[in-house]
Amino acid sequence: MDRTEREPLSTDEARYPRTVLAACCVPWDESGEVAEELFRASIADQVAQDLRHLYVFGTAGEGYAVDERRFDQVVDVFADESRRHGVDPMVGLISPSLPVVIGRIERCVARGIRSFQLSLPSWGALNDAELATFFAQTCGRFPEAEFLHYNLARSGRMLTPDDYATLAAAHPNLVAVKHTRADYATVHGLFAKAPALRHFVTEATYSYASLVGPAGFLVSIASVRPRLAREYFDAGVARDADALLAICAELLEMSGELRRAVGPGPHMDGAFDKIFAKVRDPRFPLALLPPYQGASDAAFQAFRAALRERHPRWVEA
Ligand SMILES: N[C@@H](CC=O)C(=O)O
Repeated sequence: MDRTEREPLSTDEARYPRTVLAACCVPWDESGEVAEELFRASIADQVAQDLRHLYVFGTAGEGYAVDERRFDQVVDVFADESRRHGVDPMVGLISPSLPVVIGRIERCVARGIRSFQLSLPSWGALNDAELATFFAQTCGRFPEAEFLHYNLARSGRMLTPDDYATLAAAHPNLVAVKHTRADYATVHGLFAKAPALRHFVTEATYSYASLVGPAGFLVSIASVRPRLAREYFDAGVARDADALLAICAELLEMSGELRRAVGPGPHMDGAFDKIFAKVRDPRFPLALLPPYQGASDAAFQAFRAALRERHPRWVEA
């Protein structure tokens, strides 16, 4: 066998497509209301760039900060614009209150939405019995819907490959997981123990994960140039290690530029993701819902200048 040929990966049994998953940020106007036309334009831009698996209300989309009125308004616009482009909208659910989560799912289901992103209630880390109740009251209660779990430290409990094996067996409509961090041992464990779930990982982990299993790509900083984000994803599907490592190195350098540009202060994902959205559309506001601090315009300018100077292929002419 030629050195560059690779053994095929074991059969892909996942319940959700292998694809690029992308967050939608919500632009707020000066009075804190959704800036509808800009929001629609940013969704349309992502779809035009072939990002067709979109979600709103992860951390970047400030799902933790919205009240019920803004939640419903944003969902209405997001669902309408997504469907105009033939895209199935996924809605994130972040709340310490299970009744709030259930109420949001009910209102979305009434609007014909069937794809959701679940985060664990974060006020106190759930124990095993509470974890089982949470999934029974979401996945179990809404069998007509499908759920991706957002696995993040902010929720107080990071789920393990063994947790996912148990949950996937109990809930056929648990279809995918979004991992914010996973070391190499965990990556292997996920593919071995929970192959029914599609495991999405971000830029730094995707190069390794896609060489050892059918990883999905959760795009973050690479969203500044979706065509190249797609190239990175495709390199993973082809298990082209040289291309993966080269693009990964660029993305890691770009993350360093971003951290230098933003500096201390803003810490919620949306502060960074809104910079990426503004690279795509200079009209995109950087503000987050209070009390959270967005990045400054100077930080955006510094990041864009660094991209233009040191990573010009990542900025569209
Ligand atoms: N920023 C993402 C998570 C990626 O790490 C989100 O929107 O939830």
